[in-house]
Amino acid sequence: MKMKLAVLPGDGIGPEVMDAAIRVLKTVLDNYGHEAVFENALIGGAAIDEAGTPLPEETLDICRRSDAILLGAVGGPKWDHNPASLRPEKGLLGIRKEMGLFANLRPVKAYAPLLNASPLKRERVENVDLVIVRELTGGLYFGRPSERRGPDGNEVIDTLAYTREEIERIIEKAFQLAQIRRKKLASVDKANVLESSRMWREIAEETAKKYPDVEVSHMLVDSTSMQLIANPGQFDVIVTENMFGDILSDEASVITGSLGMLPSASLRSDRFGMYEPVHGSAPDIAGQGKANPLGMVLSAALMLRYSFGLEKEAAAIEKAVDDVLQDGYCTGDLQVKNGKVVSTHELTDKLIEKLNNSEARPRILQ
Ligand SMILES: NC(=O)c1ccc[n+]([C@@H]2O[C@H](COP(=O)([O-])OP(=O)(O)OC[C@H]3O[C@@H](n4cnc5c(N)ncnc54)[C@H](O)[C@@H]3O)[C@@H](O)[C@H]2O)c1
Ligand SMILES: CC(C)[C@H](C(=O)O)[C@@H](O)C(=O)O
Ligand SMILES: [Mg+2]
Repeated sequence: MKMKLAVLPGDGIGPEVMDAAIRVLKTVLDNYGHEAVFENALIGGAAIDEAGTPLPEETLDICRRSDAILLGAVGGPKWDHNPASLRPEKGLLGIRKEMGLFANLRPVKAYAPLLNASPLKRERVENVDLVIVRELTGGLYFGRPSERRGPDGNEVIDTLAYTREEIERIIEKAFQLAQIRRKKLASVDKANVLESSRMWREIAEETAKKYPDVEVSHMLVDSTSMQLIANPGQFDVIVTENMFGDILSDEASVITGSLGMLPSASLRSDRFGMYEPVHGSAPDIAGQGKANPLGMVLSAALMLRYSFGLEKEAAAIEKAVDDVLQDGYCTGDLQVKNGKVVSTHELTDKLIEKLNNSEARPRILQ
């Protein structure tokens, strides 16, 4: 298979984890006889510095003529005091919206070798395998007006707006995912307070009639945040609006032992997608070779699965991650008992070794 990929490393640890993902991807594509053309593009702070805008038109052009996008992370203290239109995050929100990527899948899986790396009790996190389906192009992030106002700028407004269609399509997506998983869906809202959540719940109830085999629960976001820590094993698929999903996914990362472990896929109704880790640019460790590349590497695996239907290749990457963790290798963010802490580059070398060992390689190449 031939693929054209847009590569947007971004800021902070973005380029470090992207380098790891590309090395891993090249190895697996090579092993299975696929060809990829990688085209780099600017986004976030790096784009502000070089092109004067967080999302240059050229970046959008490159993305539009690609089959999928890989994105590292954006942001950092250097740009934190910029005006709203010149913030790195604006580039990320812009590309999600421009490309129509409304469905953000954030899988959260407990890896056996990392069970003791979570601050939660082992028996709570064991066997956790859930997916947060986050609405990505609506809600508070995009509602207008969103501004400071009043004569002295001492009043402020953000708007949480959704249309019926926007809610319907994300809830459909979540039901479809639940149907091919363990058939349990938690629709998370704040229907006791917000009108938007009441419509969300109404649509979730209507859609449920089309999926009688899926067990649906409606949960309030505050108690969900508690349940996610107290009893994460109860969840299969969680669907929720943009900001709730942002917050719940960082919280859920604690189950895995580190925010650096979580991948994500941002999808629409065709096969196009953007693949990025859940974490940010981690300015506190940027440039030190300490970044955990696994969230980014696992995002590349999701790309192979969702945008290209390459299940074996995606599974090969996921197995390499499992195997390397099983051997005790990790980066310093993971508090693994007796863990062998290595650098981003060294951990990537270990992944590549696993992918190239005779067992993992496709039979045809042995
Ligand atoms: N998708 C994105 O591009 C994205 C996501 C979240 C935050 N951000 C941006 O990143 C900047 C920093 O935000 P923050 O500090 O709140 O969140 P962050 O996710 O960058 O970091 C939070 C903590 O987790 C650690 N961490 C995160 N990813 C890691 C990894 N791969 N390996 C090891 N440790 C990791 C960091 O060192 C830090 O201590 C901000 O500008 C924010 O807007 C970007
Ligand atoms: C950087 C920020 C705009 C972004 C978000 O809030 O969506 C991030 O936190 C994420 O989770 O991808
Ligand atoms: Mg976030």
